[in-house]
Amino acid sequence: MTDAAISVRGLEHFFGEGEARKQALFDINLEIRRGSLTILMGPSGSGKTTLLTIMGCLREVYAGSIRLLDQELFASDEITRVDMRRRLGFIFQAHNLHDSLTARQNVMMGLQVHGRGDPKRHAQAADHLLGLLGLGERLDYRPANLSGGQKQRVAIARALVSNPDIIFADEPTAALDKVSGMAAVRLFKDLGRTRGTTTVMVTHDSRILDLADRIITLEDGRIIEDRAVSGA
Ligand SMILES: Nc1ncnc2c1ncn2[C@@H]1O[C@H](COP(=O)(O)OP(=O)(O)OP(=O)(O)O)[C@@H](O)[C@H]1O
Repeated sequence: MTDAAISVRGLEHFFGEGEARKQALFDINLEIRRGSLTILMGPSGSGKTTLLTIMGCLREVYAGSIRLLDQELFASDEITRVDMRRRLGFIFQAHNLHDSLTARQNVMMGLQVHGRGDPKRHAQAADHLLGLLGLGERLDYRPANLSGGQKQRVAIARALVSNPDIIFADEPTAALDKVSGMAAVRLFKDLGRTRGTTTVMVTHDSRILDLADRIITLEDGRIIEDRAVSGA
């Protein structure tokens, strides 16, 4: 195994066809170390979400190479991508919680899609993570009775409960107050240190930049800055 969780070489991406064809990413090259926390920044339309979703196996790689956990995604088949997605955790703003399920049950869904297991242990894992995210008192609440920030924290717990190798997050802290936002990012960092979990997140949240190991800035589909953060 290499030290890179993600290795991107010469990645390009296009949307649309014919005259409407528009290039969204130009010659992206990146190596992201296992266990690190990387932030993607840049103005609206710069390509952050496109890059995140391609790296997360949610879009096809048309040109260039992406190796995720030592597996090439270019020209990969759907089975490989489905297997790979099981090793990833996704946190997006539209959190898609199930309205009829409690916070605990929603988090347990993050385990049940990965196959069978002991429901009691699933519940314990869900409760543990929800507790770490400050929702220990809300385990049996349904989404309708949770605030936007609380729902976001349930979505974070759901992404983490399966112990993913890589977490892809799009603005995970946008709906959170400062204390819960910092707690969530600290949790990503702790997982990096203790389990080697790699986190890549898109954010505009200046409160958490200091916690990153690395900040990559995109503009017009290109990386214009890539810097290590000292003292992270
Ligand atoms: N499904 C799509 N079809 C056509 N064009 C798209 C599609 N998704 C993104 N684009 C275009 O690709 C470019 C990059 O978009 P992307 O959403 O990756 O930017 P972003 O940096 O994440 O922006 P934001 O911060 O607003 O979410 C933009 O010009 C956008 O209009």
